[in-house]
Amino acid sequence: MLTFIGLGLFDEYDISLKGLEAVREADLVYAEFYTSCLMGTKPEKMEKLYGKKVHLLSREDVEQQPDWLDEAKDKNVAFLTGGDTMVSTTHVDLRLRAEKLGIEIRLVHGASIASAVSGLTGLQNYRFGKSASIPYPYESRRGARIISETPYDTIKQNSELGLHTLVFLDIDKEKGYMTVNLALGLLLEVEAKRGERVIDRAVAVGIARAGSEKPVVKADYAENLKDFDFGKPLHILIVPGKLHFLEAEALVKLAAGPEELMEDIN
Ligand SMILES: C[S@@+](CC[C@H](N)C(=O)[O-])C[C@H]1O[C@@H](n2cnc3c(N)ncnc32)[C@H](O)[C@@H]1O
Repeated sequence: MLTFIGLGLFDEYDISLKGLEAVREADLVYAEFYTSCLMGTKPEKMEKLYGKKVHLLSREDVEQQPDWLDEAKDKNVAFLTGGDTMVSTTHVDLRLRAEKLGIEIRLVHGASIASAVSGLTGLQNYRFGKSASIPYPYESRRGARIISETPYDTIKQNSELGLHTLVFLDIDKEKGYMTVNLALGLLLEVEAKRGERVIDRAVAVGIARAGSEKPVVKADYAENLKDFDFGKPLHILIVPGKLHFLEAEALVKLAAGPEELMEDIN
């Protein structure tokens, strides 16, 4: 049996009771923290709460050589990830591989950043379009700095349809956790290069440390927001599309957004 367990958003106590029971019953516990991670805890604290050793898996262990899956043929194996295991990950691939090996599967859902953003900002989940992910820039063979333009295009398409965009930020082994500030800087760089004006006129919303006692939620014009101090990671960015009047009010009152948002609606 292989049990996928979502750990929730911030610390070891965000796991559900069902998840905790499942991890305590497991013979082997594996975890990956490259798709998301819980910044308010450490693997040792999780191990203490679970009473189990947690074996950390790399991206390669999960996506290329998941040999450890074989152990689930005759053992009870738990696989842990931050948030929900199946939201903005490719872990359905693991599930399909396991099914092919005849392994019984169980899912224990976890609180996800995808739903937390609606709770924290008041932006309604059914008014979001396709999500985007911003990767760190990389160097071409000739030494040029390359910035992916795909997230910009996604935001532009959503905004033309009046839809909000949820923008996940890169987690890189060497470069660390991308901030809202860097993400906005990269989007504005793409925009300036293309001579377009989707982001610089828009109000954007940044969130830091969702799930903690004091998450930071701030809305402002992108040009201003890119210099706002969000503090420690994890961060996420939202570029709202057309606002419902309740959403505008929520951004002003819950995210200290510019008052003009409400005037624009009225
Ligand atoms: C690729 S997504 C994976 C989402 C995860 N499976 C879930 O359901 O929450 C991870 C990205 O979401 C954002 N994120 C995740 N947890 C967060 C949190 N607690 N606070 C702010 N942003 C978060 C960060 O941008 C992070 O790089």
